[in-house]
Amino acid sequence: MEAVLFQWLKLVLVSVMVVVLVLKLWVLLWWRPRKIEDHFSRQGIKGPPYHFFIGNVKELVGMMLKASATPMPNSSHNILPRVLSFYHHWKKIYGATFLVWFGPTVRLTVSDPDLIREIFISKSEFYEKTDAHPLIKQLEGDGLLSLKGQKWAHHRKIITPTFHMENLKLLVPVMAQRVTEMLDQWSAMLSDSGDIKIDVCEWFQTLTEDVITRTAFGISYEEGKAIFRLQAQELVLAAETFQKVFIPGYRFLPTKRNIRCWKLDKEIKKSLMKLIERRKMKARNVKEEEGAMDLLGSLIEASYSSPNMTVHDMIEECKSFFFAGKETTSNLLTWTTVLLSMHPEWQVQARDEVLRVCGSRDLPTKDDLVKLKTLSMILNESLRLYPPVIATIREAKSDAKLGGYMIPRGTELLIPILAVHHDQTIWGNDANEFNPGRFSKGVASAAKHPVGFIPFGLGVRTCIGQNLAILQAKLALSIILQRFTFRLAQTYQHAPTVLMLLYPQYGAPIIFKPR
Ligand code: HEM
Repeated sequence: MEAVLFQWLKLVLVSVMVVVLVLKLWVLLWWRPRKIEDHFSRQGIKGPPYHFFIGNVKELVGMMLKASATPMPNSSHNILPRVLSFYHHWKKIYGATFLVWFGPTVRLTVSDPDLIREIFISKSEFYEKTDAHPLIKQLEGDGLLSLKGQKWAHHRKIITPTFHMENLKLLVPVMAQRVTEMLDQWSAMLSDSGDIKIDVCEWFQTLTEDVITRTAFGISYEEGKAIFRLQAQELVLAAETFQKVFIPGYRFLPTKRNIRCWKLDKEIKKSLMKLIERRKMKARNVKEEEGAMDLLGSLIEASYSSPNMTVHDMIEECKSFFFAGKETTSNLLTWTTVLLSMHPEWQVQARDEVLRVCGSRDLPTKDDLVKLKTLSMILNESLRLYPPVIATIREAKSDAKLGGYMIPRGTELLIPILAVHHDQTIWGNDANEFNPGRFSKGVASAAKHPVGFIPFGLGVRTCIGQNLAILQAKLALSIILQRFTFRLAQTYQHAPTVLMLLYPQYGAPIIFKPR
C-alpha cells in the first residue's frame, strides 16, 4: 500500500514539474514575446511578427544568404543591403526603429542619432553592455571589453595611460621597422613583370598582431608573442565552432575540438602566469625607464597597490586586448588599401602629401604623422563606409524612457553603426560615395549630426585602442605609399561581409608595383 502511495506521489510530483516546465516555456517562448510586441505596438513600434521559438531567424538567415550570394560592382560602396540585409529590408517596411527577434530575444533597432546620443551619453546610466555569447566570451576574455560596473571603471582607469598618444608615439620607430620588414619581403617576391600580387588581409593581420603584442607585453615581447600564437589557434578553433548551429552546453562536451580548446586555454593561462611572475621579478631589479609603458606593466604596477587586480584579471585583460586589437586594425588597413586601389586619384593625393612631408625614403616620424591630413581624411572616410565594427548592442538596466518611447528593463537595443554611416539624412545624397573631402574641416563638421560618425563607439565605453589603431594605420599606409603604387587584382571580387567584423568575403588581392 505504502509503495503504491509512494509511486503515486512520485507521479504527481513529476507531472507537476512537467506542467511547471511547460508553463515556463510557454511564458518564455509565447506569452512574453506577445506581451512585448503589444507593448511596443501601442507606441507605434512594429516589426516582423515573432515566430514560436525561432523568432525571425529563418528570415534573417535567408536574407543574409541571398545577399551574400553574389559580389557587388567594384565601384559601389552601397554595402548596407548586402551586409545588413535584414535592416535594409525591414527599415523600408517598419521605419528605422523596429523590433526584430533573434529567437525569443527581442532587439529594438535604434539608428536615430538623437536616440543614440541618449543611450551612450545623456542617459547612459540606464543602459549597459549585454553578456556576450559564451563562445565570444571565451575568446574575448573577461576583460575591459565585457566587464561592467566598478570593476570595469577600475580597469579602465589603470589601462588608459598605456593608450595615451604620448605613450604610443614611443612605439613609432619599432612599428615602422616592422612595416619596412614586411615591404622588404614583398620586394623580394616581385614577379618578372616587376610587380607582386598580395592578399593584404593576411599580411596586415600579421603586422597588427605584432604591434598589439608589443603594446601588451613591451619588454617581454618575445615571450608574449608565443602566448598570442596559442591564442590565435584558440581563436580559429572557436570560430569554427561558432559557424555551426549553437547547441547550449555543447562546449562542455569532451569532443576532440573542445579538448584541444581546453588544453590551449590551460597552456595560455600557465604561460601567462609564468610570464607575469618573471616580469614582476624583473621589474623589481630593473628600472624600466626607456620605451613605452605596456599593458602588462601597468596591470602589474596596479596589482601592488590594489588587491582587486589579480593574476586572473591580468590574464583576462591580455586575452581581451589581443581579441579587440588585432583584426579591427587589420580590417581598417585592408579596406583603406582596397579603397585607394579603387580611387587612384586619392592614392596620388595621399602619396604626394607623404612625399612632401616625409620625403621618398625616410621613415615617417611621430611628428610627420600628425601632418598627414589627407591620409587622416581617407582613413575617416574608410571607417565611415566600411566600419570594422558594424553594430553594437546595449541592454536597458531598468525601465527607461528613450525619446518618447517606454523601454522595459532587459530590452536589448541594436545600434547599426554601418546604417548610421550610410544614412543620407546625415551624410547627404552622396552618402554611398567615397569622398574623403567631406572630412576636410574635421570630423565635427563632416556630418549633419555630431553623432553621425561612430566607428569607435561613443561615450564612456568608447574604444580605448583608437589612437593605436589610427597611428598604426597611418604609419603603415604612409610607408606603403612611399614605396609602391597599387591597384586591384583582376581576381578581386567586391563582397563585403560580416563574421563578427566587416571583412572581404573573397579576400583582398592587390597588385603592388615598386615606385
Ligand atoms: C580600427 C580599429 C578599431 C575599431 C573600428 C574599434 C571599434 C571599437 C568599438 C566600436 C568599440 C565600442 C564597442 C561598444 O560600445 O560596444 C570598441 C571598444 C573597445 N576597443 Fe576597439 N576598435 C579598434 C581598435 C582597437 C584596438 C587596436 C584595441 C586595443 C589595442 C581596441 C580595444 C578595445 C577595447 C578594450 C574596447 C572596450 C572598451 C571599454 O568598454 O572600456 N580596439 N572598439
